Amino acid sequence: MTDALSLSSRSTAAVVVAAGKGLRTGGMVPKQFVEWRGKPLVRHSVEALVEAGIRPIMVAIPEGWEEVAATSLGGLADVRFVLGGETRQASVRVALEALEPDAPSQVLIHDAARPLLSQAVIGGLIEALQRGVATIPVLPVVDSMIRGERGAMAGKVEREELYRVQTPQAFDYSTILDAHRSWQGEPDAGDDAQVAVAAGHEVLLATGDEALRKVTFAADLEEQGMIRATRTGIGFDVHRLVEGEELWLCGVKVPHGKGLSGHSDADVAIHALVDALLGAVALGDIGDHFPPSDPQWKGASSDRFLAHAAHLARDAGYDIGNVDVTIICEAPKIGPHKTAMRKALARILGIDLDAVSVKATTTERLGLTGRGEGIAAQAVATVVAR
Ligand SMILES: Nc1ccn([C@@H]2O[C@H](COP(=O)(O)OP(=O)(O)OP(=O)(O)O)[C@@H](O)[C@H]2O)c(=O)n1
Ligand SMILES: C[C@](O)(CO)[C@H](O)COP(=O)(O)O
Repeated sequence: MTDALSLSSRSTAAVVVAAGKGLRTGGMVPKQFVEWRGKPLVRHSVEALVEAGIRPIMVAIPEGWEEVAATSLGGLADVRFVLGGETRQASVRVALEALEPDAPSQVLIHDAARPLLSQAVIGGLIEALQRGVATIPVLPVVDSMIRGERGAMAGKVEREELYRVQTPQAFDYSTILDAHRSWQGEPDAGDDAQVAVAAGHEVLLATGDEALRKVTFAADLEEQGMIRATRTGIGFDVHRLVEGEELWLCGVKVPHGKGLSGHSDADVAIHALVDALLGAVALGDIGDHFPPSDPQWKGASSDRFLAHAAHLARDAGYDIGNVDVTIICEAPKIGPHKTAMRKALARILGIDLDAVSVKATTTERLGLTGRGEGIAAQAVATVVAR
């Protein structure tokens, strides 16, 4: 639940308008039900609203798509459906009316076509709504603005007072319901802020989010059309080479006269990679999750540490993009084992082989690795927001 919502004593519901035809994206299926990043487009923002603790969520859907909508949003808490209208505004109106029997104090009205809804945006709106009856997320205009007439520039427009408007738009529930009921303008106002302003209400501006852009055209649905946030982490580790131990590197047992000593199996390369992954999602380091003081990790296979770090990264909302490991030692020769190492890491991480790189270098017989006292490894991991 967002902090702002848990601090507010007011009940908050949501309307998600998903009753459009998606004509500009083309295709047989309206864009809100198209599979995008592993789930139907509409599910992304509805899940974010559920996560924020918003209940109920009234979703306006097009006639004939009831089963698809139910499947698309299956298993989510207190999601309800209503048939939308001919225009976006009509769809909002029916959904607001459908909420009336258990009228909430406030309501967020959101386009299903804006999938990447963050908890920060929801929290900012709820917080701003404590100061008024209506608030909308906006972004500044960064290009210069002009007016055009018959294909030619007709005059400049001062961009300082212009904003790009997004959804969700947040309102006192009875205020926006009354405003819709008394609307006398065009059948489609554009958005609900216009309806509120026409009814004489002040609409406060909150901070929007570039990621919250609306999927409008076919190209917007293509993965390359969306910028996915990436994060990178770096890891480094050293273990001592000793007699009488097995040598494990990148999850592969390497024949060698000596092995690495440590509390676990001392797979120095995996340890560096675990730190890189945890670093990418800012979740501490290997010692925080698998303390050497804890007897359960004595002799443990480092596969488990890496699988757990991958799980934590995915839980934090990231896919693993690629990893790159460098093993630093004079001996043994790593080249003959590189493919097996890459395969082992790809299997543990659950990613493609071509996203895994293993390299090796020496330190020209200098330092602890050059003298064969130990093996060092460094790693970089990139994660990509889902
Ligand atoms: N009669 C309508 C029209 C639109 N919407 C919803 O309003 C949001 C914003 O509309 P838009 O991006 O214009 O969607 P479509 O109307 O589906 O697109 P198009 O104009 O290309 O057909 C979308 O989530 C859409 O599903 C709706 O619920 N009911
Ligand atoms: C509501 C909206 O997303 C705010 O920017 C926008 O007005 C919807 O416009 P559309 O014409 O329905 O695409």
